Amino acid sequence: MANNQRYAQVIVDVPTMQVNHPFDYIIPSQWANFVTPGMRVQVPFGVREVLGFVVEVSDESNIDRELKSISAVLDDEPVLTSEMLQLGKELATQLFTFQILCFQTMIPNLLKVDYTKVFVPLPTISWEHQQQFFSSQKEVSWDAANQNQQLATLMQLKSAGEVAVEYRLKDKKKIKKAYWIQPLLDYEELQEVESQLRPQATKQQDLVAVLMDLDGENISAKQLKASFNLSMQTIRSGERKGWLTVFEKEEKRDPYADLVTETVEPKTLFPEQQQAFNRILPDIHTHRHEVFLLQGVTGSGKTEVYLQLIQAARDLDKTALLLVPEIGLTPQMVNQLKGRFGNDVAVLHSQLTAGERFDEWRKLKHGEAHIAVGARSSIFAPLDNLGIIIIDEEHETTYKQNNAPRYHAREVAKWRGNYHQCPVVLGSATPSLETRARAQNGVYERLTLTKRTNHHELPDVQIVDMREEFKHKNYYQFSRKLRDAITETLARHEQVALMLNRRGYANYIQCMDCGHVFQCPNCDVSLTRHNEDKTLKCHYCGHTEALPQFCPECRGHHLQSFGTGTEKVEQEIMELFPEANVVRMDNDTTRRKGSHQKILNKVANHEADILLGTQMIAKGLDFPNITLVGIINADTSLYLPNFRASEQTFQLITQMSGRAGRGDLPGQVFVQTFNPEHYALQFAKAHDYEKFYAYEMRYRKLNHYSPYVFTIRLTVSHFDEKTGLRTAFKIRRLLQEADVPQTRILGPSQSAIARINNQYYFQVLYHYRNRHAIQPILETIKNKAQEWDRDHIHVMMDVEPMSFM
Ligand SMILES: Nc1ncnc2c1ncn2[C@@H]1O[C@H](COP(=O)(O)OP(=O)(O)OP(=O)(O)O)[C@@H](O)[C@H]1O
Ligand SMILES: [Zn+2]
Ligand SMILES: [Zn+2]
Repeated sequence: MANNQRYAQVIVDVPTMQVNHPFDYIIPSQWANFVTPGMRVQVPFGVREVLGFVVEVSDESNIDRELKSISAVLDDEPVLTSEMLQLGKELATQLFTFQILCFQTMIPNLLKVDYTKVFVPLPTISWEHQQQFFSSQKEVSWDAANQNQQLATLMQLKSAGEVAVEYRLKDKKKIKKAYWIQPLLDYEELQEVESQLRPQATKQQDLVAVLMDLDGENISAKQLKASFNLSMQTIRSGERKGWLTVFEKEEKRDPYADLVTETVEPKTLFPEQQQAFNRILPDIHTHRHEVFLLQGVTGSGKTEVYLQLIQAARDLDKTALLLVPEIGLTPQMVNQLKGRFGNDVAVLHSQLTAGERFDEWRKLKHGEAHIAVGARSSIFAPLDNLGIIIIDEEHETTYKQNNAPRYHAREVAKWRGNYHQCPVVLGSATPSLETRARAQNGVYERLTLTKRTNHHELPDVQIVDMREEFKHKNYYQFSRKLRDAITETLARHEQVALMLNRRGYANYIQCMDCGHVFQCPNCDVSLTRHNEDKTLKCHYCGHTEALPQFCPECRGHHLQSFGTGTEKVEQEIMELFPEANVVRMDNDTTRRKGSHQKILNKVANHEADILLGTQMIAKGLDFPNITLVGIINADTSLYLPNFRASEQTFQLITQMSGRAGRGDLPGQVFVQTFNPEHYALQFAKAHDYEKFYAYEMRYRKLNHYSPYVFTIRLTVSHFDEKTGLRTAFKIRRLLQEADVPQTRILGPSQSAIARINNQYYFQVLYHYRNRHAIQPILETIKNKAQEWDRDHIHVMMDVEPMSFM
């Protein structure tokens, strides 16, 4: 008889020993026909049980060692498609990382497993110890042992061979179930029941009446409660009497169930919009993969073009994916999408609960929704048959993930676009230099929208020199010009948006007697003052301490806080414009779900005259009555240790300016700065992206920065400064010895923040032109890094880094 043994190739999750090649496992016969690539399984690995992803299934194994078997199957259907398996493999190579990390990133959090450690008794255990630690339990979790102060003793028993430590994995997946009711009696029978009920049994009478109305249809318990105020208790009593049965049904949480959206009809496109649309449309029809840069000034109606392209894809029964930079932007976009496409849209964003996110994901996976909208990680949305991928505000740095796998959503979008043979649209008023340069070279096709849909000019931008204000002893955050403009705008019953640029900004506390600055004990940064809970916090490691009463160095009491928070600006607004209603939008006021929407609703309904916020208000917001925009501090982001500082500042100012004058009324903008001559500000004032681009490209070329060269940042961290530095030098030597043509090595240098959480950071920058040529040496370093990892020396490799902190 033929051997019908089946094998699975599994990528395993072993944190201390990551590898990119799969391990073979036997598929136990009861699952032989069931296990398919893309499923999660639990497999033994050394002493542990670990999570793994099946990447292949076959009838034979080339391994001659004795194989172990899969111990559990965690899914009833694959969670990763073959597209995602392929993409994960590719990403791991491109980013010098591990497939397992890529796979984990692609799936919703609920599908990530927890590992726990447990103590189990061995047959050799003494009776006393069995009683003392386990009594009748089969095992004791590590955490419980720790809490009960039993850890040390149990570890001794482990050395003595009385207990063993085992690793367990816990699947968090939960499918929400709802109770439903199925009526069992027909109308006549119910009439009969009704006639026999006692008059006091009003709830039961109500229930019977509802059952009669239902005419045999099922209804959810939730609805019985909501519409007829019938409790589960009443329902259960009806069940006992044999009137109905209660059953459980899988329910998908709909986070937008309460969102009332008006239907939004498609608009007739303006000529420029139509031209762009016409250029992209044929690609959807003919399955052609091209990348378009849709470069349209703020308020030029890019969104409408997106919506109509999505419609075109849906008309062909294809799916669509729209990425937006952050949640702050999403409410208006979600409203528009929902307004046009209703429940065909699934929204994936970080403020949803893990359960809601999982359900939105499953709607896409099961074809109950065909349009996905969300932030960075939504690029992995489980959509089949993609007809179009759109990235709005493509220049935003949030599209780059800051921890492994350090992917850029734009690059993933292009990969998927190629896989599905569909167009990819990158939209922005201020494209990243990389994207704009590719359009220059003809790699992307550039489509432009040069006019605002309201046929007005872009708002008038004035630059205000804050040095002059100080000279005139104006110590407010508001220049006299901006103050006057706010007063006039409020008098006309128009609205104001004010942005405080928090990028590169710190507020810290200093002792005025001795100059002592309060610093984090673990990091080389100063602590930030938080007024709400009266604490000082470190934004890097989370260290928190109570707001000090006096200086620890000199015991002085004159502690002064420097820097400005939105709270402080808000107080000034209330002092200067007491009659105005202010709403604040920053990290503190938007922590809760739905809070963005609430704040923006206040602006939309003109319950607020002034919207004050951090850069989260700079993008996408479309409020016709906002006619004045003020940027409180334009330049804090100019001097960050990052060659993209000017680009990011230009983008921020242009985007924020773009919020003004979007309706019928003209807009004006005031940009406050200590560097009025800076070219990023001057070109933003002139609304001249193209000139900025040309100027900035010369600077990049001169200094050998992106997009002229590619960059990989290698960062070494260790608790011992010398060891860290020595390793960074080792990396430098390895790169030098490889001697790849057209490369340049910079560093090692201390990272901009030298110490975070008691780890010292050093970086080496590797500039190159040919990706293929550098692959081998970086693979070598990656493998060395695995060895170093055992000595707690961590090496991070970041391809095209966005941040150099
Ligand atoms: N064809 C059209 N006819 C009428 N109004 C339109 C049309 N297209 C867009 N609009 C309106 O123009 C306004 C600006 O459009 P939208 O917000 O899409 O601009 P945008 O290009 O995304 O700008 P930003 O880059 O600032 O986000 C919106 O209020 C939108 O409803
Ligand atoms: Zn002091
Ligand atoms: Zn810290």
